[in-house]
Amino acid sequence: MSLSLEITHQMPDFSLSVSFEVPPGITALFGPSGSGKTTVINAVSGLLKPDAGRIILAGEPIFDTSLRINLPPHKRRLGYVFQDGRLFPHLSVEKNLLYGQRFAPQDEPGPSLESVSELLGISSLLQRAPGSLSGGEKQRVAIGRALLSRPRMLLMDEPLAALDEPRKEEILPYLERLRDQTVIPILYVSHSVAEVARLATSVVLLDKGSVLRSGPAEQVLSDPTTVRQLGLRQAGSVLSAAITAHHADGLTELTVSGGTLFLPKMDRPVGAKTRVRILAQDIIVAGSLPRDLSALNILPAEVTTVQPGSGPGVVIQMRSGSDHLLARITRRSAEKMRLKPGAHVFAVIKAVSVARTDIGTR
Ligand SMILES: Nc1ncnc2c1ncn2[C@@H]1O[C@H](COP(=O)(O)OP(=O)(O)OP(=O)(O)O)[C@@H](O)[C@H]1O
Repeated sequence: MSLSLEITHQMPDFSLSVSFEVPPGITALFGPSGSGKTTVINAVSGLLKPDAGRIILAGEPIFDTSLRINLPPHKRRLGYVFQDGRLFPHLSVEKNLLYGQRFAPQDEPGPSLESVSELLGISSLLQRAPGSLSGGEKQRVAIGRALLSRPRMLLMDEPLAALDEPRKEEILPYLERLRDQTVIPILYVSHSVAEVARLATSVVLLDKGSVLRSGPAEQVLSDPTTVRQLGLRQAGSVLSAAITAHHADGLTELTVSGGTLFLPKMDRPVGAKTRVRILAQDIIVAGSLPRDLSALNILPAEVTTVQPGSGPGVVIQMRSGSDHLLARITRRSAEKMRLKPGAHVFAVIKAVSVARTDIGTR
């Protein structure tokens, strides 16, 4: 199942013209305030009728100006999760979940209340009142309610924005399970690059009503042309890794396409697939293999792009195996080292610079 969308819409001071795909998994819709994220979500949900275009969900047009199709919101079979769970306060958790099920088409297969509760870790909360739940628990129930309506797609509009950091961290593994265990596409609006790097399978980067870049998360996030939109301090790349060993000194060894990484101990079994986010500011570029260095992680790489910024810095994109890494260094160093595309270098990464929250499943 997937969604494809190609729409244009003119408002008094804003014009939207976007075209992108939402495959199964989590597609993050990312962009600065006013870039058009809500307008896109409203067009998909049917709250806004675009001037022209088409939106195809699981092969069926839910909106098409040339075919004069514009399904009303309740016929689109979408599930929503908003910032503020919007649970019914007078109903128990179980009744909130059953409310979602009431709207499910009976003739189609879908998950059971038990399987959804298990997936989201809310089985022990079923008899509780929403008022007694933490913000993270409320959001998990809201996701469960949306899933039980057997939607063809989930729309999540900044579902973590109202939560504090510990609650966000608590809910991220459940969103990863949701991503990995359901087949429906999820369109996920977020302002947080860290969240996008941890969760997204695909990223659509919006700017002033247009798609600046879209594609697999690893590619979009490690593209130096997206650095300005993502923010210099947040720029970085996401690598797929597999855990190969846990060592007695508290380090976990991982294999990435370009070599081996040692990171602080991870709570996952040997063989598990993970994704690791490495910030551009945490990578040092060396012209030759460094010796007598405290950093444990040294990956051979080839410079692919040198992108100057407006200040004293440049962003270097390097290929390491089949992955791309970004490094932020000074223009002075780049010139001194004569870094240009094709140069063979070594990317040096400090193990402790990779935060626990920057390590996810898959
Ligand atoms: N009903 C409307 N009439 C006129 N302009 C509108 C209307 N709705 C939205 N806009 C304008 O369209 C632009 C995009 O708004 P939108 O809410 O889609 O952005 P956004 O990316 O979701 O922003 P945020 O992150 O702040 O929620 C803004 O300039 C907004 O003022």
